[in-house]
Amino acid sequence: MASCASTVAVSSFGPPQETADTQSTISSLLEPAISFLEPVARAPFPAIRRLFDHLRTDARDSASLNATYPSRGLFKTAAMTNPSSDQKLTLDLSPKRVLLISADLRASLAAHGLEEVLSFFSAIAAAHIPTILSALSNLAGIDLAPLHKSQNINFRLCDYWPGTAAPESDNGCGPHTDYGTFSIIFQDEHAGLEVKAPGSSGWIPIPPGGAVLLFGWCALILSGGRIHAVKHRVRRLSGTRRLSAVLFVAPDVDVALKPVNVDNSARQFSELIKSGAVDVKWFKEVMGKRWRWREGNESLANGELDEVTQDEDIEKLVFGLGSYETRVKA
Ligand SMILES: O=C(O)CCC(=O)C(=O)O
Ligand SMILES: [Fe+2]
Repeated sequence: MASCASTVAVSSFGPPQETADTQSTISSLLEPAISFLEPVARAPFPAIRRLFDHLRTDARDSASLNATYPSRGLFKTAAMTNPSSDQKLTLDLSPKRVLLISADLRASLAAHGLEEVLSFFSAIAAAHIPTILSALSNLAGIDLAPLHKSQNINFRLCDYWPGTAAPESDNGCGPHTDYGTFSIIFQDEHAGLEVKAPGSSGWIPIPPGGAVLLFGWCALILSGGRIHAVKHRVRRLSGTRRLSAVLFVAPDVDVALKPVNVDNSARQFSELIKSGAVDVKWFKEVMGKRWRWREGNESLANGELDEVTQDEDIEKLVFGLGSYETRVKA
């Protein structure tokens, strides 16, 4: 399956009118929103497994790790007690948060795979972020590099641990579109990741293994809709443990989220977006509320409907209420 990984080059992404690729069913269905990547390093799944096993069973180290970032914690285990949230454990290791970990704790976690994981992510970030940004810049006709100067990135590990509060649930990760510019998802040998091709309604399973590159809301907005953002989810197979590692790349927090080149815009945006009043920091906060709810880490305020999905909320914000209403009625 991993052979798929090399069939589509980064440079083949782009709006439909600019691509003529018909190589495989999956890649032609998904273009231009997703592609497979030949990464410079393989994800260290044995180290990832050891790290999760350690944190799940060592209350002292997991508490100390979470104490480094008390507002949200780094190791999130809501799924152990919440049967309706995403049934996965996550470990969010953004470079900024890693710097907060004490030397003692870091040494303790090093014995359980932490350093291997961090070196992997650093190698992937150094090798792939500049090239992907430059390919995307060419496609969108804008220069994305100056909007990504501060390394606003996150290294996330996911453990679809079978022993969560709802062991039979297939809801590993609910449908959503990532907020940032792009995400690279590394999967172990277990299937589960599914994506929606732009304009089609069914879910398409992604073969396990390899690395998948997909784009988020910020890429869509900055490119004026020329880069598609991809909705995805993870289905869980009862009794099967699946591991994944994700590199999230977003623009700098103070970047105004509006089409950089208005004349080149392929879509209509809400007045709020066009005015440039929304920056990356605010957008992430608004969107984060719902994704933390989906992941079981935050509750919604009274009156906020839990049937409204994360993407519906954001679609209203990005495209405006009118376009949202038209689409749901259709
Ligand atoms: O585990 C995966 O394959 C994807 C996880 C994901 O989409 C996310 O955490 O945003
Ligand atoms: Fe995602």
